[in-house]
Amino acid sequence: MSYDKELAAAKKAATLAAHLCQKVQKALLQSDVHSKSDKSPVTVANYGSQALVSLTLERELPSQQFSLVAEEDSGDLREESGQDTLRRITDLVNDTIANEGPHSFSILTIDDVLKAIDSGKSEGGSIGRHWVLDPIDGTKGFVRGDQYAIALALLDEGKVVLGVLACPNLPLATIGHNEQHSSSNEVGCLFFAKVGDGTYLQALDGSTQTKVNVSAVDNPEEASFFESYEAAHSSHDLSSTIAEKLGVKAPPVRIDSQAKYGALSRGDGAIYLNFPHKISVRTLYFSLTLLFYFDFSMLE
Ligand SMILES: Nc1ncnc2c1ncn2[C@@H]1O[C@H](COP(=O)(O)OS(=O)(=O)O)[C@@H](OP(=O)(O)O)[C@H]1O
Ligand SMILES: [Mg+2]
Repeated sequence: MSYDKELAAAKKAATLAAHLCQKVQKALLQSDVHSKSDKSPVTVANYGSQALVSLTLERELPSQQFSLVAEEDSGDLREESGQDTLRRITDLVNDTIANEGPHSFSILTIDDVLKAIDSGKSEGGSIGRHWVLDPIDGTKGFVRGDQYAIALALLDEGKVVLGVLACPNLPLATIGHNEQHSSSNEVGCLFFAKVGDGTYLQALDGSTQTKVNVSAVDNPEEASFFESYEAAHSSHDLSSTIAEKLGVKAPPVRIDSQAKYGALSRGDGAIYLNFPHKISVRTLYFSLTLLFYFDFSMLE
């Protein structure tokens, strides 16, 4: 099974969702202090991102049975109090599609958008194919104007067969302490991986793809290490103690969201330290996800 069509559809879907999120984040950062404390932009971007991914996948893969496991459902938007937000989301989805050139959809109604969001209600499972989406990972980074990601994967018979990670604010040039300053300050990365095929990076604006590899550094003294930006998500004290014991000399590179995994998959850093304050099923699951990312970058 090649999954080429599925990968192309996933890249298109994540790119459109990233463009929608960029618009919302730009408006949020230009707004005044009062509006910055308002949580609705991230809500709008989450729903809008999910709607666009769902619509794009269904449209690009019409002959396939569609199952999407995603974070949001339209319950709150169907309430009286959700009507304004729903209109904002519908406008944003339509604007984003209209800007993407000649192959655009016809104008979507509020009902089309609600239906697209609710397509994400699948339960998934180990039989058949299921798309899995986090429409915005790293909401804290998104609100702060920093890193966030749109994370989309396809499972086939219970196995992850492809993954796409859009990181709208991640520099195209490498980040990390050992890097020289780059002349390019362009941001917006699209990482993608298909089982058996390694991991690739391309600019969100669609430039040529390059194959990426994890860092070859094996001496901790020369390694750069990554950790969460938020100390509440991972203990900075513990990672600093461990980094010191390992002999790591560079200070930590702190960034939000799974954008870290993109940066690590292209070798920007050699180590990722993550020490949640409480171990839960969720954190255990994250560690398994991490194994998946690195397996992909190491597969030929
Ligand atoms: N599926 C999966 N795999 C691996 N890692 C994942 C996954 N989903 C969420 N995360 C990471 O969990 C951290 C907390 O995410 P949250 O969504 O709860 O928080 S927040 O919205 O960013 O505030 C946040 O990481 P940090 O930013 O490093 O704290 C997310 O990137
Ligand atoms: Mg999310």
